[in-house]
Amino acid sequence: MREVREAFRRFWPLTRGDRKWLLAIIACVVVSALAETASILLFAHLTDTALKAGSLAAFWGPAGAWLAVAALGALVGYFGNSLATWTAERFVLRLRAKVFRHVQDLPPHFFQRHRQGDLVERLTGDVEAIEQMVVSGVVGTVSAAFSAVFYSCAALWLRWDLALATFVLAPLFLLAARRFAGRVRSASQDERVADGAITSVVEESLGNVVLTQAYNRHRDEEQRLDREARAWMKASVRGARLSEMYEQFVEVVETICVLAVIGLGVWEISAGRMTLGQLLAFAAFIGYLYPPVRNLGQLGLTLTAATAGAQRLGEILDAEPAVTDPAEPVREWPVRGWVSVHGASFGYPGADRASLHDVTFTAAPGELVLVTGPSGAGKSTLAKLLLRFYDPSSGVLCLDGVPLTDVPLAFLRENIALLPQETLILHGTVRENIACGRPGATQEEVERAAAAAAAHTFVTELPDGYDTVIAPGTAALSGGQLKRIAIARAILRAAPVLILDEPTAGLDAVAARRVVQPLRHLMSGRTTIMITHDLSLAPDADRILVVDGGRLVEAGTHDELVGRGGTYARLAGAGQQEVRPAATPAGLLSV
Ligand SMILES: Nc1ncnc2c1ncn2[C@@H]1O[C@H](COP(=O)(O)OP(=O)(O)OP(=O)(O)O)[C@@H](O)[C@H]1O
Repeated sequence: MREVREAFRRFWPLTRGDRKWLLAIIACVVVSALAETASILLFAHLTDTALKAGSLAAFWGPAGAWLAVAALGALVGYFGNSLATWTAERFVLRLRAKVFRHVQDLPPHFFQRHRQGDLVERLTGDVEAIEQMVVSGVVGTVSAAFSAVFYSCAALWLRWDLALATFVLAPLFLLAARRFAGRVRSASQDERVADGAITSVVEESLGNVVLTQAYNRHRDEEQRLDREARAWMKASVRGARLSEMYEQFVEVVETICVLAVIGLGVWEISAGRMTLGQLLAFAAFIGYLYPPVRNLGQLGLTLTAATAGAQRLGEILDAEPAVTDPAEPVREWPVRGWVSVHGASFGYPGADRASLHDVTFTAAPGELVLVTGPSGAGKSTLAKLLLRFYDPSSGVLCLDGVPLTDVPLAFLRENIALLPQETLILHGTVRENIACGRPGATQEEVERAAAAAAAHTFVTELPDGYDTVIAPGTAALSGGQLKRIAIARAILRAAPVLILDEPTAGLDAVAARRVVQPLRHLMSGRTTIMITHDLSLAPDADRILVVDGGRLVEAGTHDELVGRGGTYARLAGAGQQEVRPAATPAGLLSV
């Protein structure tokens, strides 16, 4: 019960704006229940007047009234049910948007620690489960409660003594629901978790299909899916068995009640205290009364099952963004591109050791600063701090001397452009993929950026030119071509500061050579921080920072560092020996 209260406290506010519709739905429900009650009373009247007496003249009056009541009930029922669906779907829309908005602000480690498929499941299945509880649940409960009250009143009005005798059995339904609730909750929790796991396995396997085929991993992947599917099947069968058991139990209780009513009725008729019409109406009321009472019990089960989804969504909503907009942001200014880092240290949330220790450096407007070092040294972490995906645990990072924590986040990311290691492609046209660098860019600006990124020629050769639709993992363009589209996007963004994370990673020598010129174009006139293992651009760099074990171990120009004979000289030497002379662009692939 505590979980249900907690879930309501969290999700009920989302019905704001639609509460008047909820009231309208409830009004419809009340009218429908009243119409139903009136129909039964008219049926009793019809039995005792027309049926028993065999009089057609007595038939028309009650029959007309019954038809009118039924038509009114149908109209109101149609309106109420349509409105209920519309309101429920609006709730789903709002809840999903809220969770999605929240997810978009969560830090990178959140996504590394949650499987994507599971997150997808939470945003789809779990969102719907909560709707079942908050909107449909409330409407269902109110509707069942009103129906139960009306039918009880009608039954009491007809024969209060008989009615009381049959009410005694009603709590049996609620007792049964209580007994089943705990087990249903645990089954539906298992089912939701298994649902998420299946989506994750399918998504991961489809994303890794090359690895599956190249390494003959079909059987392993099938087994992985089979394991999760079996867990789901077990949970789902357990859930279905429990609700079936509940259903059947309730059926038996209901039969006992109806038989009790008929038995009592027969006795009353034989003693001349009741008419046949009264008995039939009474039995009908009892027959109509049990489903809402039973529904109330069933709703209890639905609520408990939905709390499993509520908890899973709650976990997402409770995850805090790592950074927030400053409470008192500085005014926006024309950024020149001074980047300075003073004594920055940082450890990922939950990690037992820091990934960066006391890092200090500056980059003047237009400078190229190359950050290199062994794998796992902390280079990408530094990029994450510069883009303010995280704040340092100590120290400060500044843009034009202003601490990043005082700069509005959107303004910061407008002025610091990232070219990430993996080429990120949106599902859309080539034009949209480039133009998303600066929303509202004209076709001419897009083409100019594409030309500067050496992409214009191959784009115009595509079947639909700039209107060609591409998607993540598209085969229509090569890795190098996609990279050039990403470079065009960054050029269009025209941010004064640029962070390049391994810009040539994943490209072969020829493709790498083709992106060097676009890269130089992109970097010219901008403060560039290039994270790379590839030292072929090192001689161009104004400063090279060597990071090792999270510390800045060396800083200087290429010649100075080679002369020093330390970590950098070793890295540069290894690059030259292992691959090829680094002076040519193809050397970009070294190390
Ligand atoms: N989300 C995370 N949670 C905990 N530790 C992390 C997380 N991301 C990275 N790390 C750790 O932080 C350290 C620095 O990682 P980082 O990705 O910055 O290294 P890198 O120098 O960019 O490596 P590479 O050159 O291989 O990309 C590593 O020890 C890594 O294991």
